[in-house]
Amino acid sequence: MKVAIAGSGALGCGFGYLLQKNGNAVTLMDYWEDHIQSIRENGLTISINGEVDNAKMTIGKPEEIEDKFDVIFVFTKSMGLRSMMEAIKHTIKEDTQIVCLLNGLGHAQTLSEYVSQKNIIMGTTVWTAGIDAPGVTHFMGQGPVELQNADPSQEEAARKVEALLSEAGLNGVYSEDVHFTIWRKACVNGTMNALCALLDGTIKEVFESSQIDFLLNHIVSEFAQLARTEGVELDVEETIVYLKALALKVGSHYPSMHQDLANRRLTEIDFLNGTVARESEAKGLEAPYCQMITQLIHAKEDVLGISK
Ligand SMILES: NC(=O)C1=CN([C@@H]2O[C@H](COP(=O)(O)OP(=O)(O)OC[C@H]3O[C@@H](n4cnc5c(N)ncnc54)[C@H](OP(=O)(O)O)[C@@H]3O)[C@@H](O)[C@H]2O)C=CC1
Ligand SMILES: CC(C)(CO)C(=O)C(=O)O
Repeated sequence: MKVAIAGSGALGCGFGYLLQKNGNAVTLMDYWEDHIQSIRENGLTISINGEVDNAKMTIGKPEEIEDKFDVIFVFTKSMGLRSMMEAIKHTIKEDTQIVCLLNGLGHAQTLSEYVSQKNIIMGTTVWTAGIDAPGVTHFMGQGPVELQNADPSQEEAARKVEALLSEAGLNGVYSEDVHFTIWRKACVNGTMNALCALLDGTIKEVFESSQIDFLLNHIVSEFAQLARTEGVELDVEETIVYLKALALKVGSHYPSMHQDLANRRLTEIDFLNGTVARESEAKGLEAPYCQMITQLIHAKEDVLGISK
């Protein structure tokens, strides 16, 4: 299959490498000059669960790519999704499937401004990844990648992507309710990412804090309250059990939001706790913990001198 990765940072490189290793024709697209140059000159150096490999990979800025693709995985940060969709328009065919596994809320709406619903596959992943240097990345865990077609009539397309991922070792799983899947993952990031970024700890360190139950309970309750207004039922206790089980699996990881601050880059907070604070207020609901967390993360961005 002809596959493109639109946004080839930590997660994009991991997916691209494994899909290419399994025989797919993969093109990485990105704008980061040093990263592109390093991969062109030295190949991608990647550690997958501790096993290091080096692979030649095709990479370029979207404008330089002339091919059209069967499947495009978008792996930008949330705030880069719209501009990336603009930039890759010419690489999309009538039946290209756009797969979105970004953290955060609201991405299906953004994608629907660019492609028809029948070509959108939404999902989440709990693979963990990071960039060690331009052209050098690591990728850890077992996944899964949970996904579902946005248009109910397109299950076959999503099943094909599920198989594409599983055959490459990426552990694809068809979700029967991707809205629930996305909201539950938003709870993961609304707790793990925001708290690890603010407290400067790994997931394990933060989840062992004496304050964790109080924090999880308040944050997840605010996500669940807003999710209900969109027809998604998140049981707070069950979600916390899920978060704690996940924290045991990915404990040594510094979440992507922590990595963003460490790399002096803007975070995705406005698409997570920020969305909950904003939309709750618009609906007359209270979400003081998400509001405060969003402001603290923005204050941290200011302290670090990260400009919008
Ligand atoms: N990392 C993880 O473990 C996980 C991440 N996610 C989600 O996946 C999506 C992609 O995340 P992730 O792969 O971590 O993102 P990265 O930050 O690794 O890469 C995203 C983009 O940021 C730019 N970039 C990153 N680092 C630099 C740098 N040092 N200098 C210049 N540009 C840089 C590049 O884009 P550009 O073309 O703009 O230069 C790159 O394509 C996000 O929504 C994230 O929340 C989900 C699960 C786990
Ligand atoms: C769940 C977690 C923490 C790792 O998959 C993540 O989504 C991130 O680092 O952003």
